[in-house]
Amino acid sequence: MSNAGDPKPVVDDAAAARKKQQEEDLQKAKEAGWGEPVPFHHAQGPAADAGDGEAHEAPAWLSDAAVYAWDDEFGEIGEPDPELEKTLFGDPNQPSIGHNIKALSFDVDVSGGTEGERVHPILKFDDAGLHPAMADNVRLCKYTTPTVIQAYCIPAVLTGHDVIGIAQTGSGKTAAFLIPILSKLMGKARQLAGPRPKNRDERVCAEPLVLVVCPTRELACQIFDEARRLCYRTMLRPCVIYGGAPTKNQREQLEKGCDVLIATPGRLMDFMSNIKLLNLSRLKFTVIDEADELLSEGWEDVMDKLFQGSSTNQDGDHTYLMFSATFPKFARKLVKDYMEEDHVRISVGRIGSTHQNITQTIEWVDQHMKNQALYDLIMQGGPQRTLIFVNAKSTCDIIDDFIYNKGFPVTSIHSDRTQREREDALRAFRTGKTPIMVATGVSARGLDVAFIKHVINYDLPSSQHGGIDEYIHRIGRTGRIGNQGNATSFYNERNDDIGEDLVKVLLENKQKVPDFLQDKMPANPEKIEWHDDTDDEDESFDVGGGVNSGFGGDVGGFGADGGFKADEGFGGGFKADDGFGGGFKADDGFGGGFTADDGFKADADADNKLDGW
Ligand SMILES: Nc1ncnc2c1ncn2[C@@H]1O[C@H](COP(=O)(O)OP(=O)(O)OP(=O)(O)O)[C@@H](O)[C@H]1O
Repeated sequence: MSNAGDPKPVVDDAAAARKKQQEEDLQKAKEAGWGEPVPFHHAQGPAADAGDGEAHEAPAWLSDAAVYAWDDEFGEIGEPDPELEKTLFGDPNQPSIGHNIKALSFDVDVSGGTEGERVHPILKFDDAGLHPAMADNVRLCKYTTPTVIQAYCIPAVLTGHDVIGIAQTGSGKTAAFLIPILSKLMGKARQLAGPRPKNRDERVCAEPLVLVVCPTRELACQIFDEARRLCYRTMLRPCVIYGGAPTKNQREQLEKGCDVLIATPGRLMDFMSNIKLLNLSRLKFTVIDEADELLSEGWEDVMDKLFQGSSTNQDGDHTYLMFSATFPKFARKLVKDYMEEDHVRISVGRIGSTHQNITQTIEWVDQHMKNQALYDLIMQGGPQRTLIFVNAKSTCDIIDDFIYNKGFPVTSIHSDRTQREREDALRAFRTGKTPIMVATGVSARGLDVAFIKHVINYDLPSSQHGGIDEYIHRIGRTGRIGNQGNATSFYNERNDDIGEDLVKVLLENKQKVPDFLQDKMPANPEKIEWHDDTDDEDESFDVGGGVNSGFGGDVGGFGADGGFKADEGFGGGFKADDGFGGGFKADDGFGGGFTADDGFKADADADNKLDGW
């Protein structure tokens, strides 16, 4: 009997052709120097395939990462712990400063503060008057020279001011607030801190002295990581709480005592509702990182609670600090409601600006040609840590699949993934096991991964979803802390809404404006006028009697008008940013099958609906 008309062989043929194509693609990717695609087996349990070559038998939640521990016999500073020291400071995946740190040396605008006082920027960490233990930790972190925001922020915090710090992505804002805060508390920890458990079974209520709030879980873990290093031997115990991960682990950490708490807002609100678990009455410092995001719509209740809540410390000595790379006008207005009248605002460069360490390329790519263009770009770039941004979770899954099937080692992250999957994906990306990661825009905020050489905007952010500020945060994942990076964005008629702002950013950073964007050129390219969302000031921000007085004068060694020119101090002795290592392990096919959705932020986790992603 004939098989004519039976569709089966056609299917088989198609499957065989697909398989052949995949094998060819895999071969091509290999020849281009990429390692093998890496499948994930989340079903095997927590971090079973985390990418660091180590077995993870116990749940490896980032909140359980080791922190310095001591017993009561120690004095003000703990004894060295060589094992922990190696873990904290010897991580080869920790970002290191690049040669071109000078590109972050913009003019600095310092305003506000107390009349007659001025902020004296520091040229060296040794000049900052840091507590010796803190100075040691800064050295162990290999921070040889303060970045510009650190040069101003450290003395401003040490002299007791509320601070708003605005500086480009990857310019060291986290250390700019952690170093002075922790240094100020050093030596006072015993006197100020809450009770500690007297034995292994005792549990205490966490009464932190410092609270750092940030919008995403991954950012919280990252800040916690930096706090773990800077708290080493200080007798200050850091903890992190964030949505998605089991509350049990985080609760147990808090019950061991907590001096520095890093939190996402949803989980913080949850824990704050249990006064036996968390009490903020001892708080001396509240830091809001990515402040413009947290001041945006949807977070008002949390902010009100943090700044006016009955359980937070109302002492006169409570310091508030806010940081971001972008600070639109609406956020600047809101700040007025929260901060002390004499707060100091330090902005490095134009608010919302980027820097020339990132080479920006805008390519016209028709919607239906994006996959091909992406493939070509990845092949051209060769093996390097590459972060691809898309605008929807569904696209994130599809592009992950596409790249995987083209034979590249890729992972992806978005808010429909479980926290376990998110932590695994990020770890695999960080360690270089999967040097390509696809992400929705929300991961733009704050992510600090070493050696990201290329950011690709497969989709450009629309003006309704963050627009040019979102673009700045996204491309800021590369070219961090003096390293060079590339950012390529696919542009077509759908992106016309951010075309003009894009051109201004390109001009400002001396980047090539492509022909298809020439009609978006500002009237006077030499003197770009920004919309109110970027740098123009308004009277509502200029509070207090000290506006522009006392600060910004000729500050020793920094040149007139407060501009931090930084001709010396930076440079020599830093490890150069080096390329991606390669060498990936092979395994079998990709699991796939993720649910899709779209939208940018604020997934409704049962336990933490405010924690973005
Ligand atoms: N003085 C310094 N010298 C060398 N490296 C530093 C210094 N200060 C901070 N770093 C490192 O630079 C990296 C970027 O810092 P950080 O994440 O705080 O930047 P950021 O300004 O907050 O960026 P973003 O706006 O993107 O969140 C971190 O890995 C940090 O450890």
